[in-house]
Amino acid sequence: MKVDGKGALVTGGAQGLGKAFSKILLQNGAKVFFTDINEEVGKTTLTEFQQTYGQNNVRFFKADVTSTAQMKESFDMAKSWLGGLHVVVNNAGIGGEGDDMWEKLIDINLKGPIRCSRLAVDYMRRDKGGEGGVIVNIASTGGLRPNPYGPVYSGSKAGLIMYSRSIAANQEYTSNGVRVCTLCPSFADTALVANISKGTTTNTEAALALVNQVGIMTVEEVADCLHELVTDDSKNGAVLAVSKHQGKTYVPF
Ligand SMILES: NC(=O)C1=CN([C@@H]2O[C@H](COP(=O)(O)OP(=O)(O)OC[C@H]3O[C@@H](n4cnc5c(N)ncnc54)[C@H](O)[C@@H]3O)[C@@H](O)[C@H]2O)C=CC1
Ligand SMILES: CCCCC/C=C\C=C\C(=O)C/C=C\C/C=C\CCCC(=O)O
Repeated sequence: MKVDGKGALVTGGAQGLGKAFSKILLQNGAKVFFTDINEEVGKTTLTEFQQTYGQNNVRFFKADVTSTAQMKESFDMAKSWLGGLHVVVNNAGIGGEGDDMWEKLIDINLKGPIRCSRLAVDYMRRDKGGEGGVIVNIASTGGLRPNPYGPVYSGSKAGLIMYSRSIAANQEYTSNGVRVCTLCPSFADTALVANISKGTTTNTEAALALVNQVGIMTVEEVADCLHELVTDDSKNGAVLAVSKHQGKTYVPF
């Protein structure tokens, strides 16, 4: 799918990878509706994007991916403002393994994209008035390899990979023009990785050593992979892993 003239919704688009995903879609001519729970940063990013890509090509709405009501409102607004919904990027996610965080992490990282994928299918499938489209779920290489320093994080991403592959195999969806892909980045230069030094894993020193060993990508390198999955219509059910040390690999099954 060429993204020029298409409508895209990106969750967690205020900063980090979500901002880079929104940016690459805008650069290629899409209209972007991004959501985030962080209103302050979301508004700053909106202003920056409007100055570069035009006042009427981008919109921000404060919404929490753990709320069905807020996300339904987001999808309603996005579809009507964009004039059609063709790309959904389920990006919002967090780290945090402590007693106070692990259940919230599952709510955001696993239940959030499942909630939004279900909405996306409903809004995009042709038999329900949509025009077809692509969902890209943002998982992680942590969902493909064991990770002793973030077991709940990795579990959430492994669950997301298999959920995404499973809905990609649903013929009712494919026959109505909806494809689903999963992007699995390794470490990229965002607040999520910076926060490891603040104790978001089970072992700060060991986690930082792993980051050092694997290397850190720029957000632009990861955004190029997102663009590839969105634009290549032959890819349904694809799981694309990318890291600084190993480059880009489509996971074979
Ligand atoms: N940075 C990295 O090394 C990697 C990140 N990822 C994934 O990429 C995604 C984006 O992460 P980063 O950009 O690195 O992190 P980040 O912390 O820079 O950005 C995450 C964004 O999600 C938003 N967010 C958090 N909870 C939310 C909620 N309940 N509802 C709506 N928005 C919410 C935050 O406000 C923030 O703007 C996450 O799913 C993460 O797991 C995957 C692999 C590598
Ligand atoms: C070390 C746990 C960190 C948890 C949260 C912070 C950052 C998240 C980054 C990622 O999602 C991706 C990076 C790696 C996950 C951990 C291990 C996987 C193996 C490393 C690799 O070869 O990519």
